[in-house]
Amino acid sequence: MKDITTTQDIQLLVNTFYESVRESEIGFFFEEIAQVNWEKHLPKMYIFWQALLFADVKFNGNPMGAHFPINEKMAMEKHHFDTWLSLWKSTVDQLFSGEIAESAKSKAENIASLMAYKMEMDTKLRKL
Ligand code: HEM
Repeated sequence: MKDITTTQDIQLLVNTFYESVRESEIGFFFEEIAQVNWEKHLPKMYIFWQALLFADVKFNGNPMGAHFPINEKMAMEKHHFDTWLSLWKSTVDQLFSGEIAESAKSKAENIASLMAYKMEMDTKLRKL
């Protein structure tokens, strides 16, 4: 199996991942809570992952900030992030193997864990 080396690889990875996300128990965050426009969201995610894995483009979005409005409508809890991460890891493993594939999993794990913490704090502070 090959490693993640091209922008096409990233597109395949991201498309496959969100196909399973949409069908999973966290799909409603995208479909109902945020009512995501997939034609806009997917290309944004290609750039995000390309910036993280190849460092040859800049991501101009706001990866953490984008999640606070969603968290306000429906708390994003640790178990949601566990589902997100396990889908991400299994999608990577299903399609690729190598150093960059490993990095895709560990970077996602770090961000997911920080994001889960920030969302939990946000929920707690709003309840005060
Ligand atoms: C339970 C876990 C998660 C859920 C339910 C979730 C859901 C969402 C939703 C609904 C959006 C907004 C889409 C839109 O309206 O365009 C979004 C944006 C985004 N998410 Fe997540 N997300 C999760 C975890 C993560 C993680 C772990 C990462 C990074 C590794 C991530 C990266 C991003 C990025 C980069 C954006 C775009 C930010 C921008 O607009 O600048 N998400 N997410």
